[in-house]
Amino acid sequence: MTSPLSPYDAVLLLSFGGPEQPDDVVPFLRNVTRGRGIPDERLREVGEHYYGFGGKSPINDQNRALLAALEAEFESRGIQTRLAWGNRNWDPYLIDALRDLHEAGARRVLTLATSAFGSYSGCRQYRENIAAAQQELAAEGRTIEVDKIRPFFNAPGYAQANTDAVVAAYEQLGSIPAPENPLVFVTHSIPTTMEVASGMRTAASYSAQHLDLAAFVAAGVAERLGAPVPWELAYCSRSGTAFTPWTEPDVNRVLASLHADGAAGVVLAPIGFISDHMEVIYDLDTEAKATAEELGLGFARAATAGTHPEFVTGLVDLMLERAATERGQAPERHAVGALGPWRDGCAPGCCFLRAGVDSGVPAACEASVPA
Ligand SMILES: CC1=C(CCC(=O)O)c2cc3nc(cc4[nH]c(cc5[nH]c(cc1n2)c(C)c5CCC(=O)O)c(CCC(=O)O)c4C)C(CCC(=O)O)=C3C
Ligand SMILES: [Fe+2]
Repeated sequence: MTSPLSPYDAVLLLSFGGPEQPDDVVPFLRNVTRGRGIPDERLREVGEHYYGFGGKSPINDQNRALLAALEAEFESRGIQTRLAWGNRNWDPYLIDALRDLHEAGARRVLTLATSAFGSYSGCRQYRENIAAAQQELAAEGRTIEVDKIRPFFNAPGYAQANTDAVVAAYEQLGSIPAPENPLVFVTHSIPTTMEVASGMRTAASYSAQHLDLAAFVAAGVAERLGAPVPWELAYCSRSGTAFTPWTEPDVNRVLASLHADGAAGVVLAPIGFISDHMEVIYDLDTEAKATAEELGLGFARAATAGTHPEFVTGLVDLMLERAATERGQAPERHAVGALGPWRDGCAPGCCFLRAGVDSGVPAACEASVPA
């Protein structure tokens, strides 16, 4: 019997990577900021969030948990495949994961990146990393084909996980949604140039993707709790200089203005993050929580999708959908919200760092399937 994942002979979890111990922090940040000539002194400052948590990012253990959950899901469906893990910025590195897969006989790999949304940082940059690794491996005489599942922000399982989490957070807050108890969705801020570029040759920009998911989740929460849900989208984790515009408003400013408008408590839902990354445990659970406390605002942070059962089964569904498409079948392509399922192969030139400016860096996974 052919595998339901055929033509793929392996699945790769592709992530950002993070330090495991204090000595890893500066070398990790050197990898993240490679080519920008940032002095180690400055990197140690940037690393403060990591040092504050013992020099260890939560992201690697979260990826190990996701791998275990995916493996269990494959097993329960009787799907046999190789499952590997590789990162952009830290061990285990993408190139080593691909080399090991090739060594084990894999020739066509389906990738799941740990970012649900399309943008340069969440999609194209990973595709550039894949192309670079493929090129390096080709120089070793190894040819390996790599595809990437479509951005899954509007996959039903991701929406379900986030809806469940918001409902649970309102229970924790001890209130139902109301103008005094609004819902604040949060995601990673990006430079506005990247935001504009993310909407070129795609159905919607990074922010518009979030708004679409947020509207769907808020409607689901309203139905479950029997009350309309006032909500907005805020951003966290801005970096760069004050002269470079990034998407706004910042979550701390949103908390202050909600308080000024008479809010008593808020639920923060970090829909932009699939697990409790450093941005979540520092920028939200530490900083934003302190802001809320200073304001005297009730505060509950909704869980991230993590290994929520519907999220994990939904990811496997997406893999099977893509495999079927590559076999020439026409599987159902599930998506919630108004935007519809994202295309499989990214349009050439989508999600540049800046709209219309081709950096000339090759990117993989483009238009392998027509729009
Ligand atoms: C949209 C987006 C996601 C996708 C959402 C997601 O996948 O969650 C994401 C993921 C992540 N970003 C992460 C960490 C960092 N991001 C940085 C820098 C930046 N991110 C940006 C955007 C994003 N980033 C941008 C426009 C920059 C500045 C330019 C640059 O440098 O490219 C820097 C450098 C220092 C700084 O500028 O602050 C670090 C250390 C980690 C690991 C966290 C952990 O350890 O748990 C993860 C998963
Ligand atoms: Fe980042």
